[in-house]
Amino acid sequence: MTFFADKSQNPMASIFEALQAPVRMAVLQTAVETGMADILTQASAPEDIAAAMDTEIHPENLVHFLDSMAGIGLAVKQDGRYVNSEFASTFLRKESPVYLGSLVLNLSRMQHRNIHRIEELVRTGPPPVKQEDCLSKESRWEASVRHLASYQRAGIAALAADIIDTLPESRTASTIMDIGCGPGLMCMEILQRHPGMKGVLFDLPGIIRLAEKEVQKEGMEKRISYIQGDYNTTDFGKGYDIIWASHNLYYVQDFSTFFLRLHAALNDGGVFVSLHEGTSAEGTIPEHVVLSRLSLALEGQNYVFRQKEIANHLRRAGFQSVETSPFVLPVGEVELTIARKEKG
Ligand SMILES: C[S@@+](CC[C@H](N)C(=O)[O-])C[C@H]1O[C@@H](n2cnc3c(N)ncnc32)[C@H](O)[C@@H]1O
Repeated sequence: MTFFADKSQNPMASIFEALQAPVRMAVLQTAVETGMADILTQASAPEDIAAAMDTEIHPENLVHFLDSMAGIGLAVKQDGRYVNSEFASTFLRKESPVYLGSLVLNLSRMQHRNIHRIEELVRTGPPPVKQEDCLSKESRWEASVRHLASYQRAGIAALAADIIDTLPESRTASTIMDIGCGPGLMCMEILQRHPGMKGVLFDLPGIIRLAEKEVQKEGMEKRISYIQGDYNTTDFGKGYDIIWASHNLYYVQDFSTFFLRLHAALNDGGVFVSLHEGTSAEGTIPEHVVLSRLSLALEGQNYVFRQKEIANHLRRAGFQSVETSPFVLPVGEVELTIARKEKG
């Protein structure tokens, strides 16, 4: 059910929710920017919080802000003192292994940078895009991917491993490649659950350098090797039982060649698994995709897959069976595509 068409609630409720959403985001963003979760590790009075912020503070406005944090569950207020909520303690303290603050700032920059000038861009068309904001550039990914490690560690890697666990092939598979792996935690979680498997991480060179550090942290150097380069031009190698690709195939230049190469890289009976959004209703559903991509789309960076688009490419590339199904991630519903290569 789309937001303003939800008949299960009073129609005006959606208007008020929409009005509050940017405020909630601004409070979250300010909490991250001020490092408030690192201050609220113990119950503190506003004067102590002001002192810890180490900048000029207006005492009453600080309380308004702290109350709003408590109001949306980022802090708990009792007897005039504030302390982190469980959520803030887990995800917003910088030393947490699942710190998501920098991911929030990074995604907000991508998803919100044009929303205050929709009308202007509807009139003028896409504005020039700064080099550092260009999604096809390696430097952009280097800036983003360092935040993805916590995101993967916070539960997405486990969901990826859950998907792999459902494949009968995972019980006998000995090699998996994670293409466009980012920091590589998904592949590592899969390997943790399958002691007999080895992994290959494939990504752009700058990203592989980051992934190598994550692999060292997990002590998985012996089970992981790397291929670095642009997947449009760099050899995939071969002999894989499973190839995993999640949220990264947007920059493929020629899908028919790409999926033929992927098919050739798999062993007979091998499986390719893709997790990407699949829009329907002429590109208007799901809502989370339309909203999160609007800002990028308005500046000409409209990278999005239609429902069954990847499946259709895979069938043309010769995969024997190709299935799609919805899969729910924290961001919303995406499309899981599982394609099998004929057994020899
Ligand atoms: C949104 S991240 C997804 C990371 C990970 N698969 C996940 O789902 O969390 C996209 C990844 O695709 C990689 N990528 C983008 N263009 C690429 C290319 N031409 N060749 C190889 N990897 C690429 C980026 O470096 C980045 O790590």
